[in-house]
Amino acid sequence: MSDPILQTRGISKTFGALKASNDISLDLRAGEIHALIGPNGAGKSTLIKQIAGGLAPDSGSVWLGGEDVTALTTPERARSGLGRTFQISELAMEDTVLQNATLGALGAGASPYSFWQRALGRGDLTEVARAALDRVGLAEKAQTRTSELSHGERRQLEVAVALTLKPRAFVMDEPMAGLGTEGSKTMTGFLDSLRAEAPILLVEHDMDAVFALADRISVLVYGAIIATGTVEEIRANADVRAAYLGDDA
Ligand SMILES: Nc1ncnc2c1ncn2[C@@H]1O[C@H](COP(=O)(O)OP(=O)(O)OP(=O)(O)O)[C@@H](O)[C@H]1O
Repeated sequence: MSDPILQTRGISKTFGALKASNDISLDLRAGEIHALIGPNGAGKSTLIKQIAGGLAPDSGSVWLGGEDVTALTTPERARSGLGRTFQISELAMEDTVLQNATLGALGAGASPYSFWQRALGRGDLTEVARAALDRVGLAEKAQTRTSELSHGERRQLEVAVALTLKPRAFVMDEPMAGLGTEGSKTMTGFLDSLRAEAPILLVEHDMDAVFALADRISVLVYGAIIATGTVEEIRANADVRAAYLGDDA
């Protein structure tokens, strides 16, 4: 079995009396989509924030490749190769699609010097941005104002922004949210092809998408992982059915 690309080791986080993350260890391996599911309030977003860098765990660590990134900021983790789909509010709505993708690519520059050098219009940056837009199917919308995109296209743009950093692993928080049937189908097909470039830790409520895409599923209930396994194993797991999926899964 290959070494994990992304890993949490014993992550715990409490908010007052609430244990939002309870000793969570999970890993993401090359080529896979690992879905994280669980009821509302189970602690999925809290875990994702600790992996991406927005929230410090009380204990435990986050590893990217062989590197302990627990002390790194979100931008530092991004530059180390952790791609995260941005919340929609992080897109600049008045800017064009290409400008948003280019701004994302700027984040790849490690030093202030390269930041300014790149900001002054280096062509390769635009090339990286255009390639990412092409990859998600937005090449023809490069000059469109972001506010004019459909909801689904904005989601695609978020993935393009993450792609510009050439991530080693992706963390995605509900990429299907609000997409509707057709949009979900498009995004499902896209994520399916994306896993070969970089594995994806996927938080998603759309169970059709999860069952279609996941190589493995981890189930989070009350801040703890109660099971990890293949789609078949999770569907058949008695604890999971009782706690979450119900009998019609
Ligand atoms: N900053 C915070 N302060 C206090 N409590 C918090 C904070 N962030 C999250 N919580 C609580 O932690 C628990 C887990 O929340 P979280 O948002 O991680 O769950 P979730 O699984 O992502 O839920 P959903 O599926 O509804 O998005 C909830 O009870 C929530 O109210």
